[in-house]
Amino acid sequence: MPIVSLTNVSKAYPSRTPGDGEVIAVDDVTLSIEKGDVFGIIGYSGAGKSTLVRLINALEPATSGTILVDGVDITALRESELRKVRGGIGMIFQQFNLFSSRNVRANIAYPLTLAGWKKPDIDARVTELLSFVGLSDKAKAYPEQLSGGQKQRVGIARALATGPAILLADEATSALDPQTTHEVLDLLKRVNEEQGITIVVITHEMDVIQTIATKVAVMERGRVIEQGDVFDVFSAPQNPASQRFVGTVVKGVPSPAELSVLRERHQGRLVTFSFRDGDSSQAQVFLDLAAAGLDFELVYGGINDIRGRAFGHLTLAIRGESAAIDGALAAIGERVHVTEIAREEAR
Ligand SMILES: Nc1ncnc2c1ncn2[C@@H]1O[C@H](COP(=O)(O)OP(=O)(O)OP(=O)(O)O)[C@@H](O)[C@H]1O
Repeated sequence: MPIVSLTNVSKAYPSRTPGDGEVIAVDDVTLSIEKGDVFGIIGYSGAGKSTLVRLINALEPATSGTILVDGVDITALRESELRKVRGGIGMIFQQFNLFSSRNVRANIAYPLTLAGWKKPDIDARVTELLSFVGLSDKAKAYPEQLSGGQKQRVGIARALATGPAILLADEATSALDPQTTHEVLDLLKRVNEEQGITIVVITHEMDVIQTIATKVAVMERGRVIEQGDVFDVFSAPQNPASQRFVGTVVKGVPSPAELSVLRERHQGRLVTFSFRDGDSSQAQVFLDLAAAGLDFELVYGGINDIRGRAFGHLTLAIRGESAAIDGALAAIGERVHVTEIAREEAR
C-alpha cells in the first residue's frame, strides 16, 4: 500500500492580484509514493511543488481530490485529527528554520517537549540523534556558530525526533555549496536506508534527484507531466519539458550552442546513440557502422550513473553514402535509441 497517494488533487488560490480570479497551483495531480521511496518532485519555480507538499503535510486543504496518508483520507479529517497526521511527518527547509536563541540540543528537543516527552527521555533521544547526524560535539553550540551543512543536520535531527514515517525536504540543500550538499544528501540516504523513512524531496536541482531519489515526478504549471523511476525518466524522458530539465544534468547530450560548434567543426551527419544498461554494446555500434563501409568519428559523449545503473549518449559524425547511412541507422535503431541531431549541410 502506498504511504502517500493523491488522486485527482487540485488546489486553487484566489489570485494575489485582486480581481484576477484564481491561480490553480496544483492541477489534477495523481501520484503515489511507496513506503521506503526517496521520491523527488522537480519543476521550475512556480510549478506547484511547495503547494503539493503543503497538501501532503495537511497544512492546506485541497480544493478537490483525495489525499491518503498511511491509508487515512486526510481531506476528510478535523483539525485535531490532522495534528496527529502532521506528527507523523517531519519537515526540513531551505533556510533551516532553527531557533537562533536556543542551542543545538534545545532545538532538537523542541518537538519532543511539545509532544509531552519526559526530560530523561528527551535527553536520551537528543543524544542519540546528535550522534546519528554527527554533531555530538556541537550540542551546546548556537545556530550562528554552525556552518550551513551543520545547521541542516540539526534540522534533520529535529525533524526525526518524534520518529516520523515520512520526511519532507523542501529545497533542503538549495542554500548549500556542492560539497556540503553531498554531505547532507549522504545523511538523507542514511535516514532512508537505516531508518526506513520515506523521503519526499522537492528541488529544482536535478543532481539532487540523480544522487538520492528512486522515483521522480516532474511538475509544470501545477501538473505532473511525467513520473516514474529516476533511471527511466533520466535515460529516456518522454515529455519535452522533462527533456529540457534532464538535459541540464545528463552528460553527453550537446546543448544547442555546442551543437552548432560541432556542426562547424565536423563534416557528415551527426547522430546520437543513447545506451541504457542491458542494451547492445557501444562496440557493436562501431562494428556495424564499419561493416556498412561508413567513415565515422566520435565527437561528443558521456556516461551517467544513477544508483549503480549506467546510461550514456555518444554522438558520432558519420560520413558515407546517404542510403548506406540510413540502412545502418535503421538496423542499429532496433537495439539502441538513435537520434539524428543534424544532417549534412551544403558547404
Ligand atoms: N497562498 C497563495 N496565494 C496565491 N497564490 C499562491 C499561493 N501560494 C502559491 N501560489 C501560486 O501558486 C503557484 C505555485 O506556487 P508554488 O510555491 O507551489 O510553486 P513552487 O514550484 O514550489 O515554486 P518555488 O520553487 O518558487 O516555491 C504559483 O503561481 C504561486 O504564485
